[in-house]
Amino acid sequence: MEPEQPAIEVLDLTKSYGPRKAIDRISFEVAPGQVVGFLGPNGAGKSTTMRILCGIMPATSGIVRVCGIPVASQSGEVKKHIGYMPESNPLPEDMRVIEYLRYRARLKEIPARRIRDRVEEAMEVCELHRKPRRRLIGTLSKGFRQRVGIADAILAEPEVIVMDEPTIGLDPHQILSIRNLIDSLRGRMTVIISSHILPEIELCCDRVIIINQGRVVANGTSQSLRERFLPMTRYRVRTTLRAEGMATLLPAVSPELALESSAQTEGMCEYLMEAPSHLDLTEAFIDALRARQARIHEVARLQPNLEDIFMSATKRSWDESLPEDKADDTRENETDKTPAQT
Ligand SMILES: Nc1ncnc2c1ncn2[C@@H]1O[C@H](COP(=O)(O)OP(=O)(O)OP(=O)(O)O)[C@@H](O)[C@H]1O
Repeated sequence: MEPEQPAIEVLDLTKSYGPRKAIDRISFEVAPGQVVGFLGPNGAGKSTTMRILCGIMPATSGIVRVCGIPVASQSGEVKKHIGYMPESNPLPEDMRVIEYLRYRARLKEIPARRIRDRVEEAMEVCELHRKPRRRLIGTLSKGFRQRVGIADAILAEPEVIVMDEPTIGLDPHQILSIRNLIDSLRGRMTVIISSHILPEIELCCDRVIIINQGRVVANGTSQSLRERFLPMTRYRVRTTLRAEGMATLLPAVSPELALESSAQTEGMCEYLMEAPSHLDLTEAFIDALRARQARIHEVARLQPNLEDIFMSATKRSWDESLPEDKADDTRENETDKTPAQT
């Protein structure tokens, strides 16, 4: 692969199931070594896109290349460059972890002399190399089964790993350890992960792609999406300064600041404010409050998180709406919200 070549290229990809378009002319690229979150509400088309990427399902139209190899004409070759962890990953209950991974290594045509080392390495990365190695898969917790799925995906050292909901159904400890595992792949492999657990995606992904109703509605870093979708910054200030004093202080901090709400409790006032930019006004607040000899209990800049961005990006595409034949089942209950446009 040439250095500048994207690890994944998707151009005008469309997939129809009968008359319904599950994905509709989506395009995006992923650079080598990036960890990208692939987000969208239920039925948005994430699994469909991932299956096409991995050569498991044909597209209706459009181009997909993995490491420069066209998936449509060379799906067998693409499978050598990609490790896929499907959303529901059926594992044989009655095989031991090590047996299963060796079996998978043979299926992946890893040369016989390398199988032992590759299985050991994959188990080590996924922390299966101690006790779990000899355990029957049927006796493992869900978190460890997910690890077996990830170990399988990285076994043949593919350039690209595709994980469909790797943390679904896991408890917070298991989620953290899967996040650390994904972190350890950064830079070594290109990783694309779909998830509904947005704080996790924000913590472990370099970039996010959000799809809704089969279309890409956002693509960028959390910061760039924040600026695009939520170009406001909110502040929470807790101080002894009363409302009248705050009304005259705000224009001094920034003429664009708007007071959203205020509450008073036992000598303490709490204010929520919004400014239409990402400028950091924290210092200006502190200076202005000090100049008025007010006691400061808190000046917090409240950055929107990925969940806020997701809600805004997917709401926007609801509002823009799609022709009725592209609407998802869930739209049927939403008809009073937005009329469909053509
Ligand atoms: N085999 C299929 N036959 C018909 N329609 C399908 C098929 N697979 C998926 N769909 C439909 O395509 C759309 C996209 O489904 P897909 O599973 O790709 O979404 P998703 O974003 O992965 O959803 P989830 O988060 O719920 O897993 C949905 O409307 C779904 O009902």
